[in-house]
Amino acid sequence: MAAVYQALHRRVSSLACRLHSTYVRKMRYLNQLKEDDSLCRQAQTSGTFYLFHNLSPFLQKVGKKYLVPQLSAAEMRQILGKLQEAEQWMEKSVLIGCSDEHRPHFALDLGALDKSVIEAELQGSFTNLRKALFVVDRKDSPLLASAQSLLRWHDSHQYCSRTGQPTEKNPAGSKRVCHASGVTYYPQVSPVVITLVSDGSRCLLARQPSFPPGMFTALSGFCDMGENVEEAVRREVAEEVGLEVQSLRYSASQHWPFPSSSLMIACHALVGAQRAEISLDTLELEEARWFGLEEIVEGLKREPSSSKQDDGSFLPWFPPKQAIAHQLIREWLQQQSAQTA
Ligand SMILES: NC(=O)C1=CN([C@@H]2O[C@H](COP(=O)(O)OP(=O)(O)OC[C@H]3O[C@@H](n4cnc5c(N)ncnc54)[C@H](O)[C@@H]3O)[C@@H](O)[C@H]2O)C=CC1
Ligand SMILES: [Mg+2]
Repeated sequence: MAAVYQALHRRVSSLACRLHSTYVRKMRYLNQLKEDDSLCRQAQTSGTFYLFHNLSPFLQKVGKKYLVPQLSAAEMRQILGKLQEAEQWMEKSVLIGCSDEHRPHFALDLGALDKSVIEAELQGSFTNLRKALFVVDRKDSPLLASAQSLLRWHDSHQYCSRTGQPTEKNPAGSKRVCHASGVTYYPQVSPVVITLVSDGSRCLLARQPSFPPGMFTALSGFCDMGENVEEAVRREVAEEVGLEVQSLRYSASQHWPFPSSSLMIACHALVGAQRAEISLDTLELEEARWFGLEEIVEGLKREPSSSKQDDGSFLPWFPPKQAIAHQLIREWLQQQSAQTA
């Protein structure tokens, strides 16, 4: 009876699935791969693999373009066979997405193997992620960023923090389990607020000593435990520049792989024009100042390489379009231009 019921259930589910959009079917399939270990193991044999070496993604330069190659399981077997790597490589891979046709994509870090041999064999190079994100096609950047974050999390959660025993990852890499304590660990994401403060006619940008010379960006900070987004924005602005936020508006969010895995929550905030005097937190910031419309327009046009002046000082420039800070600055500019038009 149970077998008949299960067969019926499968039939109804598959009929319902056919009625769903490509997107819904894809999301449901990915979720199934995370929950069903044998389905995921089977999917690995028909999947494609993105390679990393000590968290640097593998890229191929073709002409002026940087491509992110995907290898089939058969190609992986061939390469790793040459390097005398045992079959365990498949178990180390993590699920990072799938095509509309349900071909799953996995990421795998080959940090234990000789980098130069793989690079020569596959004719490409393992490239630092900060560089890779800015040279690959725009559609590939989020995939590389999330793949690196997931690989990094697995690498740093090999042991249970309660028992000290090794943890085991599920085939999809969506969790790790300590069999001694029964604790399940899930990949960790840190929420970070990023706020573009305005006083109505100017916006506030700041720099930390570790930034490249001349780069200014919006204020950012990790959310404290127990805080909501509004409280985190108000606290960070108060802490870093000594101002009180009057009102704030959510703009957008972005996954950011640095320093590990953050969810950047971007907001616009308004402070009173009469109470706009900056009091800098010099422990974190080197400089913070108000920028007018013209300065923002000029700064957005400026390349880091053209920011150095003859006297050795640097003119301000802003983060590139891949960073959500860039989007906040552009939105502010649009709003300001519309107001002054
Ligand atoms: N995508 C973008 O446009 C931008 C991204 N960011 C990112 O935002 C992040 C946070 O900004 P910050 O001003 O540095 O934060 P912050 O103002 O909270 O200061 C950083 C300090 O917070 C502490 N901290 C608390 N929780 C932490 C956690 N989970 N991980 C690491 N440190 C933690 C540490 O002491 C650290 O030194 C940066 O790491 C940066 O990568 C920053 C600006 C632009
Ligand atoms: Mg900060």
